[in-house]
Amino acid sequence: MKSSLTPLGPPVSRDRIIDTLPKWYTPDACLQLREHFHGQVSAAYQRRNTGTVGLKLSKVVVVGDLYVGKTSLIHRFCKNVFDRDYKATIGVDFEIERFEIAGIPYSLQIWDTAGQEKFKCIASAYYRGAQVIITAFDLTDVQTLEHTRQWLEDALRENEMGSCFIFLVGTKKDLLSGAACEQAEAEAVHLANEMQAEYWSVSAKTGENVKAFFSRVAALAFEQSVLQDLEKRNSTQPQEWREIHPRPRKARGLLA
Ligand SMILES: Nc1nc2c(ncn2[C@@H]2O[C@H](COP(=O)(O)OP(=O)(O)OP(=O)(O)O)[C@@H](O)[C@H]2O)c(=O)[nH]1
Ligand SMILES: [Mg+2]
Repeated sequence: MKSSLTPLGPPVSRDRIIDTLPKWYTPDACLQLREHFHGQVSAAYQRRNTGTVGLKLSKVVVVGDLYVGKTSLIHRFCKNVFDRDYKATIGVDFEIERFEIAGIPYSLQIWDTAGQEKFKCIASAYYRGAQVIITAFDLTDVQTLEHTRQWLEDALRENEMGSCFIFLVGTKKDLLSGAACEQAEAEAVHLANEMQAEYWSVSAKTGENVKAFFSRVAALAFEQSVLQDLEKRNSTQPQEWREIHPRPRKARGLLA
C-alpha cells in the first residue's frame, strides 16, 4: 500500500512496514486483544483521512534499573547490533525510527534513559510528553522487577493521567529457560496487570521478540494517534456533522 503523504527522507525499510495490527506476547497481560486495527482507524486510512498523523513523532521513553539492558534493546532494534560490554548511559540518548503503518508514514522517537541513580534527575526531565512508557527489568534479577513500580510512578508523574501506553519488558531472555523462565514471566505478568501494562520477554543478544515488540508498540501508538486525531477533528465540526458521524471511543478506553 502506498502512502498519499510524502514521507520525510528516503522510503522506510521493508521490515518497518506494518499492514496489520501485530499480536501481543501473551493474552494474560496485553493492552489490546483485537487482531485488527480499530474499525474507525481502518475506515480513516482507507479514506486517507488520518489528518496530521503521518507527520507525527510519537515519544517513547524507556526506563528501568541500571544494567537491565535498555540501551542494548534499543540498539538491537534500531541498529541490529549487540555489545557484550557495558557502557552506562549518561543522562539520556534517543533514536528515531520511521515506520509505514497501514500505508501512512509514522515515526517513533525512542528515548533511552540512564538507570544509574546519579543521572536520574537529568533523565527524568525527559519523561514529559510520552505516549509510550517502557519499563524494563532483567528476567534474571527479581529486584529489578520490583523496582519497575517506582520507575513507572516517576515517569507517570510527568504525564497526564491515562495518556500513556505502558509496557513491561523482561530482558535477557537468552539467559533463562524452562521452569526458571516460566516462574519469572509469571511474576512479571502479575505485576503487569497491576500496572495496566502489556508484558513482553525479549533478548537483545539473540534478537528474540525485539522486532515484534517494537512493531506492537508502534502500531498501538499509531492507532491511538489516529483515534485522538479523529476525535479532535470531530469535536471541532458543527453539531449537524457530529450527529451524522458519531465520535470515536476515547483513546484511553483502549487500555480497558
Ligand atoms: N545475555 C544478555 N546480555 C544482555 C542482554 N541485553 C543486555 N545485556 C548485557 O547487559 C549489560 C547492560 O546492558 P545495557 O544495555 O548497557 O544496560 P542499560 O539498562 O542501558 O544500563 P544503564 O544505561 O546504566 O541504565 C551489557 O553488558 C549487555 O551486553 C541480553 O539480551 N542478553
Ligand atoms: Mg543504557
